[in-house]
Amino acid sequence: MSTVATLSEHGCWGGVQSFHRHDSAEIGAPMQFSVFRPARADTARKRPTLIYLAGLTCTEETFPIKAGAQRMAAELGLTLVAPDTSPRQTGIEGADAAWDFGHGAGFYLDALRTPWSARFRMESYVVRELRQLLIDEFDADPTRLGLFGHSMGGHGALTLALRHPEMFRSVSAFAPICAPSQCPWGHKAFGNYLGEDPALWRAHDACELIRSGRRLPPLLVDQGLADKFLAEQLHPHLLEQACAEAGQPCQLRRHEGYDHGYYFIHSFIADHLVHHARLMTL
Ligand SMILES: N[C@@H](CCC(=O)N[C@@H](CS)C(=O)NCC(=O)O)C(=O)O
Repeated sequence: MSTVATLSEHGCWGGVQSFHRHDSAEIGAPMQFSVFRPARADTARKRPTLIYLAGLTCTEETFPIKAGAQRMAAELGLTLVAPDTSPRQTGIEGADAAWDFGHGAGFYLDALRTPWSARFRMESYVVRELRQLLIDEFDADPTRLGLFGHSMGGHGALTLALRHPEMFRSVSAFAPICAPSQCPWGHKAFGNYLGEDPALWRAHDACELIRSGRRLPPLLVDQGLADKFLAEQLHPHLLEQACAEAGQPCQLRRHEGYDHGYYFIHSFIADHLVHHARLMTL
């Protein structure tokens, strides 16, 4: 029996945008996620499905409300899924103390340090539980799953695809945190969730994973040049360098006049959906 509750459903570009809650075994608490399913004539085939990982302070609502992705997804026949960015209402002391750590800032890893390790297990949640749930209950095709994300979620998309290469056919990112071991957001999150062992940090750092020989499908990354987090937090030049040295195909596009927010994502979302659709149909 399905344990997934539907919180709401909305007609959208001929398909349905819906919001869901389920009791997550990995997290040990309820989690929420959103799904856009395009209309389609062929109901027999499994659907190509694209998981979007959002950034700091976001929820499962941010992407469907702000990115404007549904129209193109409907045209391409892509299902879109957006999980929340962390467990919520964990009761862990300090989890609400900052906007860049704790609730809304799960960093898509499994925490190793107490008290975070009991609930903050976003890597296992996304790659095991949510993925399987999408296959079992939302007709996702396990051979056509893609992953993309923004900022902290861009870091999540890159690192989860690098760490679980067999699971994802296509990957892209908007303004990702490219080298979390070398920026303040990453130092804070990794120090608290993982501890101080540099080897553990390297295992969740996209640049380090590429340098160690891990590979991705041909990568698309967009970065706004008016992004207030660019210089201190994001370091796309380090990703570019790691990819060039490793022979990892990577198209990094820099855009004058675009900041870190969803107007930027809205402006380039169609290119990302086409990128994924192309790789999923190869
Ligand atoms: N609260 C932060 C900003 C947090 C932020 O920019 N979050 C990004 C992801 S890293 C985001 O997508 N926010 C939601 C939005 O822009 O709608 C600040 O005051 O500077």
